[in-house]
Amino acid sequence: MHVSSENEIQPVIGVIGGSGLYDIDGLENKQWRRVETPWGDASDELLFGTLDGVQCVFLPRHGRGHPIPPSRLNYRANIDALKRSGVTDILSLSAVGSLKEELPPGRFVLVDQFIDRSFAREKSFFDTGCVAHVGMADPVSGRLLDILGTEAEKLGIPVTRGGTYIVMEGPQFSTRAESELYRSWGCSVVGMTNMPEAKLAREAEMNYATVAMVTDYDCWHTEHDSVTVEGVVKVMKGNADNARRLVKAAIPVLGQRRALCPSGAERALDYAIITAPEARDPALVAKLDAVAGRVLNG
Ligand SMILES: CSC[C@H]1O[C@H](OP(=O)(O)O)[C@H](O)[C@@H]1O
Ligand SMILES: Nc1ncnc2[nH]cnc12
Repeated sequence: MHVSSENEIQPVIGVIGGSGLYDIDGLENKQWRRVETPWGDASDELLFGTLDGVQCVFLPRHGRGHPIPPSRLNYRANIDALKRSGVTDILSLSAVGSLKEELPPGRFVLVDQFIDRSFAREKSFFDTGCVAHVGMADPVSGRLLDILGTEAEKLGIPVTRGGTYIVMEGPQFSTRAESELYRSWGCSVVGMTNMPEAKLAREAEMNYATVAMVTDYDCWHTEHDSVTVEGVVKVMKGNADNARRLVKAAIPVLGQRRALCPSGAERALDYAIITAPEARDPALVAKLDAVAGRVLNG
């Protein structure tokens, strides 16, 4: 992060492209580069470039060609690689199923909450030898969400501000009973990838926001077919075009020099680490250089 004074930064925008989004439009000086991390391999090389003078880093979440399923994604390596590349703000672009009548396929939902029902994933950078507990009450940056909402509206993209994304393990889609359960909990959309991504972004002190792009009505709707990959792919193409337009419009605004985000995400580790310095494992502390170097070595 380029901190020009105690409280001002020059943002670098990271974009994580989900299903159907394996690159972004309008980048100049493009270069795909592998970024080494202490957590293993990220999903793919990262695409570095500038858009309207703003530094951007793109990562295809499942890798180019989509070889990696949600449960096998190395979420820690992905987030560490973005952090190590200087990213301050992450835009996550994700295909989701709708759990509400009023969120039809084609609609973009700027979710502001998550329920994490994933269970077969590494969920934290911290561990025995360096324990930390970050706050997740507000997992999404309100500033990112506002900018995305405004730009989507300007472009005429159907958009809903706010909503809850429930993260299932997958890779199978939900049973009808599960889909109805999530609806009874008031969830808006269902997907398989945004956790632990959002938790790890918070641990790494990066702002995070998701554009959840509805592709289907999952399997609860009596007048729509149950979700299939074929159905998702059909809707995804139009969604991907809109996502590219939105990213291109939002990045010049997101990239303006600004004060630290009032959400506190950029200082999430200030009071989160509970392990006493003398009880810390030096090997783990070394692995945390990018994620937590600001507080561990600062
Ligand atoms: C191809 S449909 C299921 C797949 O799509 C979503 O992934 P992403 O968030 O990366 O767009 C969903 O979570 C599943 O992984
Ligand atoms: N119905 C659904 N369930 C889980 N992930 C999805 N991604 C797109 N549609 C989905």
